[in-house]
Amino acid sequence: MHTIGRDSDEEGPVCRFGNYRARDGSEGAAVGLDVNRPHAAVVVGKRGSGKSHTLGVMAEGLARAAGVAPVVIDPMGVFGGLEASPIDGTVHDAPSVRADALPPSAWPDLLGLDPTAPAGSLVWRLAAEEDSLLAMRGAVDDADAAPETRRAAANHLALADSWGVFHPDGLDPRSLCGPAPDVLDLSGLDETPASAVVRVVARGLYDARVADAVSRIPWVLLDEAHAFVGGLADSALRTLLTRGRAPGVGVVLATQRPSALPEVAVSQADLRVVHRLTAGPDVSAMAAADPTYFDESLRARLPRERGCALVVDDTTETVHDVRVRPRETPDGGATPRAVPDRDRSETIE
Ligand SMILES: Nc1ncnc2c1ncn2[C@@H]1O[C@H](COP(=O)(O)OP(=O)(O)OP(=O)(O)O)[C@@H](O)[C@H]1O
Repeated sequence: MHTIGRDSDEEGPVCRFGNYRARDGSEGAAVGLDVNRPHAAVVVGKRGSGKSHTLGVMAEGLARAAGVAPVVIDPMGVFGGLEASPIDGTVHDAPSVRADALPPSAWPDLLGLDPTAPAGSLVWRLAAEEDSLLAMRGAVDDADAAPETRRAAANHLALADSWGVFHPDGLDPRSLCGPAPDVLDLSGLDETPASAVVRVVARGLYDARVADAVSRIPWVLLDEAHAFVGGLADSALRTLLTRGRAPGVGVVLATQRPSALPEVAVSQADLRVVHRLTAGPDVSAMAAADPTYFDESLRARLPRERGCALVVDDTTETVHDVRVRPRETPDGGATPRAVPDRDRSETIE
């Protein structure tokens, strides 16, 4: 099997990924992805091109590799199949995190408050002084602030409580570092509370590696990544992309809108898995990262078929045409169809 992402003389765990695809569509040798070292990867493609499937294949491959800990962040609730044998992952249906895992400075932003205005600065102060949302809510009435400021802060903290994502027994990111995938199902959450969970988990895994508190290399696999950039989770995701490889955290961001990702996501990714893309700005976002070793334009080589991808590997400065393998576990992203699979063209326009 050829392994993408490392030099041919390197060894170590490999994620089984698919097969080479010749220009005439015929299938070639098996292809794997290097997971011996942490990588930063993006998986892009238009709707239905196979991104979630590819993310699931990577989670399965990581589950079978030694020394890594896959953490799948699942905003659409489509990765529940990873619980099935032989992968035996754990799905966290309503994940919560500790309130004090978010830095106090993030609280005004979380609640849509101006940190320099009275209510925002009161919330910031309460977050710095207390260790739970319950304690923050309890302390607000006695706070040294004008009644209307206390009222505004209390209302916003009540809103945060209603999301149900802050709990003193919330997930400790270090507990997500086992060999089988942990799937955080965020499908029941709005964007803001979901972003809070992503931030705490992404940052917590990074900090755990910096502190040498976990031995496995965590890999954060994030679907619908465009929903999490520019918001509360942005700084934690940037940290993983730009600095995660040094302490040892892998990251894979999947999105149908690469043009909505920060430039750093595409430029920092050392593996770019490009499924079918048609929208001009999205093709341009990927083409802008076209490396000099790419002998023809990415536009000309974009795959047309579902489940096929170009894999651009900066480590070895190579580009690969791959058909991603079938999933081992049920594919929850499979869209219901009126026309059965066998009657449906696999080409996506
Ligand atoms: N490599 C593959 N082998 C077999 N089936 C695949 C493959 N890739 C994708 N599929 C199937 O194609 C359909 C669409 O795939 P998927 O849901 O992964 O697309 P997507 O790009 O994530 O779409 P969306 O943007 O809507 O989330 C699913 O039914 C999936 O099972």
